[in-house]
Amino acid sequence: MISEIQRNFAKLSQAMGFQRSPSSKQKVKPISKENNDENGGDHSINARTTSNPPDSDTSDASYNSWMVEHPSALDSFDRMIKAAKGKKIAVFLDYDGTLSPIVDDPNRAFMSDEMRAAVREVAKYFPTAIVSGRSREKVKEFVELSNVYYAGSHGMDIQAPPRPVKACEGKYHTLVPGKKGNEVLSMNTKREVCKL
Ligand SMILES: O=P(O)(O)OC[C@H]1O[C@H](O[C@H]2O[C@H](CO)[C@@H](O)[C@H](O)[C@H]2O)[C@H](O)[C@@H](O)[C@@H]1O
Repeated sequence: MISEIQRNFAKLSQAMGFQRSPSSKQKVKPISKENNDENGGDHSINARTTSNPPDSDTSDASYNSWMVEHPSALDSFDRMIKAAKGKKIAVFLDYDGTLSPIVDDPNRAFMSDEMRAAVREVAKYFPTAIVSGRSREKVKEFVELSNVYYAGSHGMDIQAPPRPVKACEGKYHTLVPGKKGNEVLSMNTKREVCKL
């Protein structure tokens, strides 16, 4: 289950265009100890990008140094899971420049089908909200998903999905300790529990 979630987040990250093709990918220096102590002392995380990476024609050195400063949370997935234990996880996504590319005409800031599919998948597992400075209606028109929250006008106008996500195949859950000391996914809506 965890690896499925990890795969879906990886898809989302990939759809956001944050990863280079393997051929152009270079080794990135691990984050320094000083930069990483607050995250639990794992100093071997490879940095990747989170937003606005340099253009693909920028040199690898510049790209890599940008990546070191903007590590991807996906590279710390195990620590994220640890930190999320017993907590409800929610995903908040910006629209322009995150789910869609920045383009000259704001009416043509379309989201790719790949991105839409990745967000749909992530929203099966976590309450997912798209938060935008645009009007809620406009964002909804672009996103076209029924299983996410829409927060338009910088969060002043919020709409929940029409019906809760079904339990056990695509569900909202928290990580809780099981009776045998293992982690289980607790379904909030129907009190169902799925083993990890
Ligand atoms: O909060 P966001 O979802 O990131 O929205 C912020 C603004 O996004 C739009 O403007 C930006 O994207 C346009 C399309 O790529 C681009 O042409 C413009 O230069 C950017 O500023 C939107 O038009 C604004 O209303 C949002 O406030």
